[in-house]
Amino acid sequence: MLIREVRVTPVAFRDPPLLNAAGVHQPWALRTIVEVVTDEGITGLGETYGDLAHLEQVRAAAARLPGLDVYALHRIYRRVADVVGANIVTDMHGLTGSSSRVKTVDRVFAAFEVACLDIQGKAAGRPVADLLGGKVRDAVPYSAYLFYKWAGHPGKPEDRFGPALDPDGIVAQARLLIGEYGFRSIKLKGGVFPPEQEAEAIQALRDAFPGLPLRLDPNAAWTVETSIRVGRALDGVLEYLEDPTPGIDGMARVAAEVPMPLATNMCVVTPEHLPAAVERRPIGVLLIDHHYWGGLVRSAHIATLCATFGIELSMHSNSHLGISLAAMTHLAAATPAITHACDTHTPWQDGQDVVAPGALRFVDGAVPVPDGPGLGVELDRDALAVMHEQYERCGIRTRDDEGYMRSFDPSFSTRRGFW
Ligand SMILES: O=C([O-])C(=O)C[C@H](O)[C@@H](O)C(=O)[O-]
Ligand SMILES: [Mg+2]
Repeated sequence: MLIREVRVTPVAFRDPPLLNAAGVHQPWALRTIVEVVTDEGITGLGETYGDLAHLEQVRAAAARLPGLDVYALHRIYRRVADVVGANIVTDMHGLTGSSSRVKTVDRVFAAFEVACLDIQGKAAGRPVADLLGGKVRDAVPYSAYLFYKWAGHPGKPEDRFGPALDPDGIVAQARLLIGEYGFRSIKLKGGVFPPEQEAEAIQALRDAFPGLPLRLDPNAAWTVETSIRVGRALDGVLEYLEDPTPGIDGMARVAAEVPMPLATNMCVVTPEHLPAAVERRPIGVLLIDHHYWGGLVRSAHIATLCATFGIELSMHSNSHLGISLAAMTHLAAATPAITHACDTHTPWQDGQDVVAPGALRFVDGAVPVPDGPGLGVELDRDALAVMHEQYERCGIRTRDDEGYMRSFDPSFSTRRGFW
Protein backbone atom coordinates (compact mmCIF):
# COMPACT_ATOMS: atom_id res chain seq x y z
CA MET A 1 0.00 0.00 0.00
CA LEU A 2 1.80 3.07 -1.26
CA ILE A 3 1.50 6.71 -0.29
CA ARG A 4 -0.05 8.62 -3.19
CA GLU A 5 -0.49 12.05 -1.65
CA VAL A 6 0.08 13.89 1.63
CA ARG A 7 -2.01 16.94 2.55
CA VAL A 8 -0.79 19.34 5.23
CA THR A 9 -3.24 21.91 6.62
CA PRO A 10 -2.39 24.42 9.36
CA VAL A 11 -5.32 25.33 11.61
CA ALA A 12 -6.03 27.71 14.49
CA PHE A 13 -8.56 27.46 17.31
CA ARG A 14 -9.48 29.80 20.16
CA ASP A 15 -7.45 29.35 23.34
CA PRO A 16 -8.12 31.01 26.73
CA PRO A 17 -5.46 33.14 28.50
CA LEU A 18 -3.79 30.29 30.37
CA LEU A 19 -0.81 31.40 32.45
CA ASN A 20 2.45 29.50 32.74
CA ALA A 21 6.13 30.07 33.47
CA ALA A 22 6.70 31.24 29.90
CA GLY A 23 3.93 33.86 29.90
CA VAL A 24 0.34 33.46 28.74
CA HIS A 25 -1.42 31.60 25.94
CA GLN A 26 -2.29 33.75 22.92
CA PRO A 27 -5.93 33.97 21.75
CA TRP A 28 -5.30 31.30 19.08
CA ALA A 29 -3.55 27.94 19.37
CA LEU A 30 -1.97 26.50 16.21
CA ARG A 31 -1.90 22.90 14.99
CA THR A 32 -1.14 21.14 11.74
CA ILE A 33 -3.41 18.41 10.34
CA VAL A 34 -1.79 15.77 8.16
CA GLU A 35 -3.70 13.51 5.76
CA VAL A 36 -1.84 10.64 4.12
CA VAL A 37 -3.69 9.12 1.14
CA THR A 38 -2.78 5.71 -0.31
CA ASP A 39 -2.97 4.36 -3.85
CA GLU A 40 -5.97 2.32 -2.63
CA GLY A 41 -7.76 5.49 -1.56
CA ILE A 42 -7.44 5.01 2.21
CA THR A 43 -6.75 8.22 4.15
CA GLY A 44 -4.87 8.31 7.46
CA LEU A 45 -4.87 11.24 9.89
CA GLY A 46 -2.11 12.82 11.94
CA GLU A 47 -1.87 15.99 14.04
CA THR A 48 1.18 17.97 15.09
CA TYR A 49 2.44 21.42 16.17
CA GLY A 50 1.56 24.47 14.08
CA ASP A 51 4.59 26.72 14.58
CA LEU A 52 5.89 27.95 11.24
CA ALA A 53 9.42 26.51 11.42
CA HIS A 54 7.95 23.11 12.25
CA LEU A 55 5.22 23.43 9.61
CA GLU A 56 7.86 24.12 6.96
CA GLN A 57 9.70 20.91 7.93
CA VAL A 58 6.46 18.94 7.87
CA ARG A 59 5.64 20.29 4.41
CA ALA A 60 9.12 19.53 3.09
CA ALA A 61 8.93 15.96 4.43
CA ALA A 62 5.37 15.47 3.11
CA ALA A 63 6.54 16.27 -0.41
CA ARG A 64 9.08 13.42 -0.23
CA LEU A 65 6.80 10.63 1.02
CA PRO A 66 4.71 9.67 -2.05
CA GLY A 67 5.74 6.25 -3.36
CA LEU A 68 6.72 4.88 0.07
CA ASP A 69 4.88 1.93 1.62
CA VAL A 70 2.71 2.83 4.63
CA TYR A 71 4.07 -0.25 6.43
CA ALA A 72 7.70 0.84 5.90
CA LEU A 73 7.89 3.11 8.94
CA HIS A 74 11.69 2.84 9.24
CA ARG A 75 12.10 3.94 5.61
CA ILE A 76 9.68 6.80 6.17
CA TYR A 77 11.69 7.82 9.24
CA ARG A 78 14.93 7.82 7.21
CA ARG A 79 13.28 9.89 4.49
CA VAL A 80 12.10 12.43 7.08
CA ALA A 81 15.59 12.50 8.63
CA ASP A 82 17.10 13.21 5.18
CA VAL A 83 14.73 16.14 4.69
CA VAL A 84 15.23 17.60 8.16
CA GLY A 85 18.99 17.45 7.63
CA ALA A 86 20.93 19.50 10.17
CA ASN A 87 17.98 21.79 10.94
CA ILE A 88 17.07 22.01 14.59
CA VAL A 89 13.62 23.34 15.29
CA THR A 90 13.12 24.84 18.73
CA ASP A 91 9.75 25.47 20.32
CA MET A 92 9.25 29.15 21.11
CA HIS A 93 7.36 28.65 24.36
CA GLY A 94 10.27 26.77 25.92
CA LEU A 95 8.11 24.34 27.88
CA THR A 96 9.20 21.07 26.31
CA GLY A 97 12.91 21.16 27.05
CA SER A 98 15.96 21.39 24.85
CA SER A 99 15.96 20.74 21.12
CA SER A 100 18.25 18.58 19.05
CA ARG A 101 18.36 17.17 15.56
CA VAL A 102 17.04 13.80 16.75
CA LYS A 103 14.16 15.46 18.59
CA THR A 104 13.36 17.54 15.50
CA VAL A 105 13.26 14.46 13.26
CA ASP A 106 11.11 12.66 15.83
CA ARG A 107 8.69 15.62 15.95
CA VAL A 108 8.32 15.82 12.18
CA PHE A 109 8.04 12.05 11.73
CA ALA A 110 5.40 11.52 14.45
CA ALA A 111 2.42 12.96 12.56
CA PHE A 112 3.16 10.79 9.49
CA GLU A 113 3.66 7.71 11.65
CA VAL A 114 0.26 8.21 13.31
CA ALA A 115 -1.38 8.70 9.90
CA CYS A 116 0.26 5.49 8.57
CA LEU A 117 -0.91 3.54 11.63
CA ASP A 118 -4.41 4.94 11.05
CA ILE A 119 -4.22 3.56 7.50
CA GLN A 120 -2.83 0.20 8.63
CA GLY A 121 -5.67 -0.11 11.14
CA LYS A 122 -8.30 0.86 8.57
CA ALA A 123 -6.88 -1.66 6.08
CA ALA A 124 -6.91 -4.43 8.70
CA GLY A 125 -10.26 -3.39 10.18
CA ARG A 126 -8.61 -3.07 13.63
CA PRO A 127 -8.09 -0.16 16.06
CA VAL A 128 -4.59 1.33 16.32
CA ALA A 129 -4.34 -0.01 19.89
CA ASP A 130 -4.36 -3.52 18.37
CA LEU A 131 -1.36 -2.63 16.20
CA LEU A 132 0.49 -1.57 19.37
CA GLY A 133 -0.01 -4.91 21.09
CA GLY A 134 -3.66 -4.65 22.10
CA LYS A 135 -5.51 -2.81 24.86
CA VAL A 136 -4.54 -3.34 28.48
CA ARG A 137 -7.31 -0.89 29.50
CA ASP A 138 -10.65 -0.14 27.86
CA ALA A 139 -10.62 3.53 28.81
CA VAL A 140 -7.70 5.90 29.41
CA PRO A 141 -7.87 8.11 32.52
CA TYR A 142 -6.91 11.76 32.08
CA SER A 143 -6.28 14.37 34.78
CA ALA A 144 -8.04 17.71 35.27
CA TYR A 145 -5.41 20.12 33.93
CA LEU A 146 -5.85 23.34 35.94
CA PHE A 147 -4.31 26.66 34.95
CA TYR A 148 -4.06 30.03 36.62
CA LYS A 149 -5.82 32.25 34.15
CA TRP A 150 -7.19 35.68 33.52
CA ALA A 151 -10.96 36.16 33.22
CA GLY A 152 -10.56 36.61 29.48
CA HIS A 153 -8.05 37.91 26.98
CA PRO A 154 -7.39 41.59 27.70
CA GLY A 155 -9.89 43.80 25.88
CA LYS A 156 -12.21 40.82 25.25
CA PRO A 157 -15.24 39.60 27.22
CA GLU A 158 -14.75 37.16 30.10
CA ASP A 159 -14.65 33.54 28.87
CA ARG A 160 -16.86 30.85 30.35
CA PHE A 161 -14.06 29.50 32.60
CA GLY A 162 -13.67 32.84 34.39
CA PRO A 163 -10.63 34.01 36.36
CA ALA A 164 -8.40 31.71 38.47
CA LEU A 165 -5.74 33.73 40.24
CA ASP A 166 -5.87 32.39 43.81
CA PRO A 167 -6.67 29.13 45.66
CA ASP A 168 -10.43 29.78 45.58
CA GLY A 169 -10.34 30.40 41.82
CA ILE A 170 -8.32 27.22 41.28
CA VAL A 171 -10.73 25.13 43.39
CA ALA A 172 -13.69 26.61 41.46
CA GLN A 173 -12.00 25.73 38.16
CA ALA A 174 -11.39 22.17 39.40
CA ARG A 175 -15.07 21.85 40.34
CA LEU A 176 -16.08 23.02 36.86
CA LEU A 177 -13.76 20.62 34.98
CA ILE A 178 -14.46 17.68 37.29
CA GLY A 179 -18.22 18.38 37.05
CA GLU A 180 -18.06 18.32 33.25
CA TYR A 181 -15.54 15.54 32.67
CA GLY A 182 -15.48 13.48 35.86
CA PHE A 183 -11.66 13.64 36.25
CA ARG A 184 -10.22 11.63 39.14
CA SER A 185 -6.84 13.28 39.42
CA ILE A 186 -5.68 16.89 39.21
CA LYS A 187 -2.67 18.70 37.80
CA LEU A 188 -2.01 22.36 38.55
CA LYS A 189 0.17 24.27 36.11
CA GLY A 190 2.39 26.42 38.31
CA GLY A 191 5.41 28.65 37.77
CA VAL A 192 3.11 31.68 37.71
CA PHE A 193 3.08 32.91 41.34
CA PRO A 194 5.62 32.55 44.14
CA PRO A 195 5.86 28.86 45.11
CA GLU A 196 4.30 29.23 48.59
CA GLN A 197 1.18 30.69 46.96
CA GLU A 198 0.97 27.75 44.54
CA ALA A 199 1.54 25.29 47.42
CA GLU A 200 -1.46 26.95 49.16
CA ALA A 201 -3.59 26.27 46.08
CA ILE A 202 -2.49 22.61 46.23
CA GLN A 203 -3.48 22.43 49.92
CA ALA A 204 -6.86 23.96 49.02
CA LEU A 205 -7.33 21.31 46.32
CA ARG A 206 -6.41 18.59 48.80
CA ASP A 207 -9.04 19.90 51.25
CA ALA A 208 -11.68 20.27 48.52
CA PHE A 209 -11.00 16.91 46.83
CA PRO A 210 -9.68 14.53 49.50
CA GLY A 211 -8.20 11.36 48.01
CA LEU A 212 -7.69 12.68 44.46
CA PRO A 213 -4.06 12.43 43.32
CA LEU A 214 -2.52 15.91 42.86
CA ARG A 215 0.40 17.14 40.76
CA LEU A 216 2.08 20.52 40.55
CA ASP A 217 4.12 21.59 37.51
CA PRO A 218 6.04 24.90 37.75
CA ASN A 219 7.91 24.23 34.46
CA ALA A 220 11.38 24.66 35.98
CA ALA A 221 10.59 28.07 37.54
CA TRP A 222 12.25 27.21 40.87
CA THR A 223 15.82 26.93 42.08
CA VAL A 224 17.10 23.66 43.54
CA GLU A 225 16.83 25.07 47.08
CA THR A 226 13.22 26.26 46.58
CA SER A 227 12.27 22.93 45.02
CA ILE A 228 13.61 21.03 48.02
CA ARG A 229 11.86 23.34 50.50
CA VAL A 230 8.48 23.25 48.73
CA GLY A 231 8.76 19.55 47.93
CA ARG A 232 9.32 18.73 51.59
CA ALA A 233 6.42 20.98 52.62
CA LEU A 234 4.11 19.04 50.28
CA ASP A 235 5.08 15.63 51.69
CA GLY A 236 2.09 13.31 51.52
CA VAL A 237 0.11 15.74 49.34
CA LEU A 238 1.52 15.27 45.84
CA GLU A 239 1.41 12.19 43.62
CA TYR A 240 4.42 13.73 41.86
CA LEU A 241 6.17 17.08 41.49
CA GLU A 242 6.73 17.92 37.83
CA ASP A 243 9.81 19.82 36.61
CA PRO A 244 10.36 22.00 39.66
CA THR A 245 13.83 23.06 38.47
CA PRO A 246 15.82 23.10 35.20
CA GLY A 247 18.10 20.34 33.92
CA ILE A 248 18.95 16.74 34.75
CA ASP A 249 21.58 17.71 37.34
CA GLY A 250 19.30 20.10 39.21
CA MET A 251 16.42 17.64 39.12
CA ALA A 252 18.69 14.86 40.42
CA ARG A 253 19.75 17.04 43.37
CA VAL A 254 16.10 17.76 44.20
CA ALA A 255 15.01 14.14 43.69
CA ALA A 256 17.53 12.99 46.29
CA GLU A 257 16.05 15.33 48.92
CA VAL A 258 12.25 15.34 48.46
CA PRO A 259 9.82 12.60 49.50
CA MET A 260 7.74 12.39 46.31
CA PRO A 261 8.83 11.30 42.81
CA LEU A 262 9.78 14.02 40.33
CA ALA A 263 8.30 13.92 36.85
CA THR A 264 9.39 15.59 33.62
CA ASN A 265 8.51 16.70 30.15
CA MET A 266 11.45 19.12 30.16
CA CYS A 267 14.73 17.50 31.21
CA VAL A 268 14.29 14.07 29.57
CA VAL A 269 12.74 14.78 26.18
CA THR A 270 14.64 12.70 23.64
CA PRO A 271 16.34 9.29 23.59
CA GLU A 272 19.69 11.06 23.97
CA HIS A 273 18.71 11.95 27.57
CA LEU A 274 17.87 8.42 28.67
CA PRO A 275 21.33 7.22 29.76
CA ALA A 276 21.66 10.21 32.14
CA ALA A 277 18.07 9.70 33.32
CA VAL A 278 18.91 6.14 34.29
CA GLU A 279 22.32 6.93 35.81
CA ARG A 280 21.55 10.08 37.77
CA ARG A 281 17.90 9.37 38.72
CA PRO A 282 16.50 12.87 38.21
CA ILE A 283 12.97 11.51 37.78
CA GLY A 284 10.63 8.79 38.96
CA VAL A 285 8.07 9.52 36.23
CA LEU A 286 8.51 10.36 32.55
CA LEU A 287 5.71 12.20 30.76
CA ILE A 288 5.87 10.57 27.35
CA ASP A 289 4.49 12.55 24.39
CA HIS A 290 4.29 10.82 21.01
CA HIS A 291 4.39 14.21 19.24
CA TYR A 292 8.07 14.64 20.09
CA TRP A 293 9.15 11.11 21.00
CA GLY A 294 8.78 9.95 17.37
CA GLY A 295 5.23 8.59 17.24
CA LEU A 296 3.29 5.81 18.90
CA VAL A 297 5.58 2.82 18.31
CA ARG A 298 8.72 4.63 19.48
CA SER A 299 6.87 6.02 22.51
CA ALA A 300 5.75 2.50 23.43
CA HIS A 301 9.39 1.32 23.16
CA ILE A 302 10.58 4.20 25.36
CA ALA A 303 7.89 3.30 27.90
CA THR A 304 9.10 -0.30 28.05
CA LEU A 305 12.69 0.83 28.43
CA CYS A 306 11.73 3.22 31.26
CA ALA A 307 9.79 0.48 33.04
CA THR A 308 12.88 -1.74 32.87
CA PHE A 309 14.85 0.91 34.73
CA GLY A 310 12.15 1.66 37.30
CA ILE A 311 10.88 4.90 35.74
CA GLU A 312 7.09 5.17 35.76
CA LEU A 313 5.10 6.72 32.91
CA SER A 314 2.53 9.45 32.54
CA MET A 315 1.69 11.49 29.43
CA HIS A 316 2.34 15.11 28.48
CA SER A 317 -0.02 17.34 26.49
CA ASN A 318 0.06 20.64 24.66
CA SER A 319 -3.03 22.34 23.23
CA HIS A 320 -4.41 19.75 20.80
CA LEU A 321 -7.45 18.53 18.87
CA GLY A 322 -9.24 15.20 18.55
CA ILE A 323 -6.81 13.41 16.22
CA SER A 324 -4.14 13.78 18.90
CA LEU A 325 -6.55 12.79 21.68
CA ALA A 326 -7.40 9.62 19.75
CA ALA A 327 -3.70 8.84 19.17
CA MET A 328 -2.83 9.50 22.84
CA THR A 329 -5.71 7.26 23.94
CA HIS A 330 -4.66 4.34 21.71
CA LEU A 331 -1.06 4.65 22.92
CA ALA A 332 -1.96 4.80 26.61
CA ALA A 333 -4.50 1.98 26.21
CA ALA A 334 -1.87 -0.33 24.71
CA THR A 335 1.08 0.61 26.95
CA PRO A 336 0.98 -1.25 30.28
CA ALA A 337 3.71 0.98 31.77
CA ILE A 338 1.58 4.17 31.53
CA THR A 339 0.07 3.84 34.99
CA HIS A 340 -0.58 7.53 35.82
CA ALA A 341 -3.56 9.48 34.46
CA CYS A 342 -2.51 11.32 31.29
CA ASP A 343 -2.53 15.09 30.71
CA THR A 344 -4.90 16.61 28.18
CA HIS A 345 -5.77 20.16 27.17
CA THR A 346 -9.16 18.97 25.80
CA PRO A 347 -11.33 21.02 28.20
CA TRP A 348 -9.60 24.23 27.05
CA GLN A 349 -10.41 23.52 23.41
CA ASP A 350 -14.05 23.79 24.58
CA GLY A 351 -15.76 21.76 21.87
CA GLN A 352 -13.74 23.07 18.91
CA ASP A 353 -12.47 20.15 16.83
CA VAL A 354 -11.51 18.86 13.40
CA VAL A 355 -12.94 15.41 14.08
CA ALA A 356 -16.62 14.57 13.82
CA PRO A 357 -18.31 14.31 17.23
CA GLY A 358 -19.18 10.95 18.70
CA ALA A 359 -16.02 8.82 18.65
CA LEU A 360 -14.32 10.52 21.61
CA ARG A 361 -16.02 11.13 24.94
CA PHE A 362 -15.11 11.33 28.62
CA VAL A 363 -16.67 8.96 31.11
CA ASP A 364 -15.58 9.50 34.73
CA GLY A 365 -12.51 11.36 33.50
CA ALA A 366 -11.46 8.59 31.11
CA VAL A 367 -11.74 8.29 27.33
CA PRO A 368 -13.07 4.91 26.18
CA VAL A 369 -10.75 3.64 23.44
CA PRO A 370 -12.44 4.24 20.07
CA ASP A 371 -13.21 0.80 18.64
CA GLY A 372 -13.54 1.74 14.98
CA PRO A 373 -10.71 0.83 12.59
CA GLY A 374 -7.51 2.88 12.79
CA LEU A 375 -7.70 5.85 15.14
CA GLY A 376 -11.50 5.53 15.03
CA VAL A 377 -12.08 9.21 14.28
CA GLU A 378 -13.29 10.91 11.09
CA LEU A 379 -12.14 14.26 9.76
CA ASP A 380 -14.88 16.92 9.68
CA ARG A 381 -13.96 18.71 6.44
CA ASP A 382 -16.18 21.71 7.14
CA ALA A 383 -14.57 22.20 10.55
CA LEU A 384 -11.12 21.79 8.98
CA ALA A 385 -11.92 24.51 6.43
CA VAL A 386 -13.18 26.87 9.15
CA MET A 387 -10.12 26.31 11.32
CA HIS A 388 -7.79 26.76 8.36
CA GLU A 389 -9.54 30.05 7.58
CA GLN A 390 -9.00 31.04 11.23
CA TYR A 391 -5.32 30.21 10.79
CA GLU A 392 -5.11 32.43 7.72
CA ARG A 393 -6.72 35.32 9.56
CA CYS A 394 -5.41 35.07 13.13
CA GLY A 395 -2.01 36.54 12.31
CA ILE A 396 -0.14 34.15 14.64
CA ARG A 397 2.48 31.97 12.99
CA THR A 398 4.48 30.83 16.01
CA ARG A 399 3.35 30.28 19.59
CA ASP A 400 4.91 32.97 21.75
CA ASP A 401 3.58 33.02 25.33
CA GLU A 402 6.42 35.27 26.47
CA GLY A 403 5.94 37.89 23.74
CA TYR A 404 2.19 37.99 24.34
CA MET A 405 2.74 38.48 28.09
CA ARG A 406 5.28 41.21 27.38
CA SER A 407 2.70 43.12 25.38
CA PHE A 408 0.93 43.67 28.73
CA ASP A 409 3.95 43.60 31.08
CA PRO A 410 7.15 44.69 29.29
CA SER A 411 9.29 43.65 32.28
CA PHE A 412 8.20 39.97 32.08
CA SER A 413 10.65 37.23 31.21
CA THR A 414 10.36 33.43 31.34
CA ARG A 415 10.59 32.16 34.92
CA ARG A 416 13.45 29.73 34.52
CA GLY A 417 14.91 29.04 38.00
CA PHE A 418 13.34 32.37 39.03
CA TRP A 419 12.06 31.65 42.55
O1 LIG B 1 5.01 21.11 31.10
C1 LIG B 1 3.94 20.82 30.57
O2 LIG B 1 3.24 19.95 31.07
C2 LIG B 1 3.62 21.50 29.32
O3 LIG B 1 4.48 21.97 28.70
C3 LIG B 1 2.22 21.53 28.86
C4 LIG B 1 1.80 22.77 28.12
O4 LIG B 1 2.74 23.27 27.26
C5 LIG B 1 1.37 23.85 29.05
O5 LIG B 1 2.35 24.17 29.96
C6 LIG B 1 0.92 25.07 28.33
O6 LIG B 1 0.40 24.93 27.22
O7 LIG B 1 1.04 26.14 28.89
MG1 LIG C 1 5.12 19.61 32.50
